Amino acid sequence: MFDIHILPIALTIILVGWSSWRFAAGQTELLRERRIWLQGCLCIACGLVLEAQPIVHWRWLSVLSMGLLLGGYQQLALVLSRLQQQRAHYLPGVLLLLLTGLLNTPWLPQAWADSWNAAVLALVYGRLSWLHWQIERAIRQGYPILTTLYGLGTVAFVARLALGLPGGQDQALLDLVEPLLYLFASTATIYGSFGFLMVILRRRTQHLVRETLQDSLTGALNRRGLDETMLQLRQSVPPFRHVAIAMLDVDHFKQVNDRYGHAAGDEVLRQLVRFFCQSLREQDVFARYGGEEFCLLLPGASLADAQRKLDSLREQFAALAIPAGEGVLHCTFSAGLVCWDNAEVNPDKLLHQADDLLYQAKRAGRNCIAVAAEPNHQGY
Ligand SMILES: Nc1nc2c(ncn2[C@@H]2O[C@H](COP(=O)(O)OP(=O)(O)OP(=O)(O)O)[C@@H](O)[C@H]2O)c(=O)[nH]1
Repeated sequence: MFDIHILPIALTIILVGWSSWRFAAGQTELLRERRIWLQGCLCIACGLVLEAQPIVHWRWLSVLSMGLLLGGYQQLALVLSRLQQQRAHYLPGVLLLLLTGLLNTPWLPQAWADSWNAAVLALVYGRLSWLHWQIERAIRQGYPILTTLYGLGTVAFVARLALGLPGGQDQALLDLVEPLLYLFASTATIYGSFGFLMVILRRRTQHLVRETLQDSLTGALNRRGLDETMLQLRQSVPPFRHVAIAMLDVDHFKQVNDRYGHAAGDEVLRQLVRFFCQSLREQDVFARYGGEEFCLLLPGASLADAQRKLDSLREQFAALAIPAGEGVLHCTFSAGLVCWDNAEVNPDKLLHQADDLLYQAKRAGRNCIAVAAEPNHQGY
């Protein structure tokens, strides 16, 4: 009897492969991957249908269906490893395909073919589970669903292999494992065919987020990104006891533009951002507030800590040689520093206060930091 349930599974896999192929059309760097993914999905779908067909009970057809299934899964694994910039090794895959073809031929016992097929599918599922674990970890997905599904599939194939081995043939257990194997394998295969689509959507979202929240010249957060970060900081659990906030401005920046040209001015801004990003902790935030003005957030830092840190950065930046045309130039910055240590205070008020202090620093001769008289208790 032909297992009719295989048809919607095969059709879904083909449709998902085709949708992924269409979705990736705009991403020129993924053109090869999208073709391989579609081929993989088509191979798996055809392999599944051939495996379930009742018309010809011909062992050579099993060779073909196992070859298609294995080839398809290997193509998906190839795309997943390429997406992680891993080197692809073709030889083990080709060897596995040849051995599978050989062991499924009518000249060898069916039991050998069954055991080998279970072993090789356990291996392929294990590899897919591992690759998905790396991807799901890299994109910080909440729960690693695909890793789990392919992992369960691996366990089911290993159980099938153990039960098929001489001495392990227990029909009652086999009857229990077979439906589980069908469940995990088909769910993992259907859901796994979405893997590439998810990566494409993720990339698009990241691109859009970058466009919306990042400054295109320096790569720092822009004003909107800063606002969102401020909001997240206010809502962080547990709340930070202090957050130091500094407004920074490059000194005599107009002169830099006038003397060395606008391109050199741009380079100064890029170097300033690179310098801060390299010197700060992971939780610190450096954002371009507008023009040559920047905002620094140091979560957890008291006013005294932040002043020490910022003073040291100010000295180091003043010593930094920035390329300008044939030579180099040196720049300095001034800053106004406040501390938010009360969750009720309005952030705009603090930024204004830091801005006022920045202009005090400018009036005081530049290349210095003006610090709020005492920790801010007006609430943030
Ligand atoms: N190259 C470059 N220049 C910019 C950019 N944004 C703003 N500027 C320039 O930054 C300069 C800011 O000049 P001012 O506001 O007079 O400040 P300043 O010369 O730095 O003087 P002080 O801040 O008082 O030390 C202006 O000439 C702007 O054109 C940018 O993205 N790239």
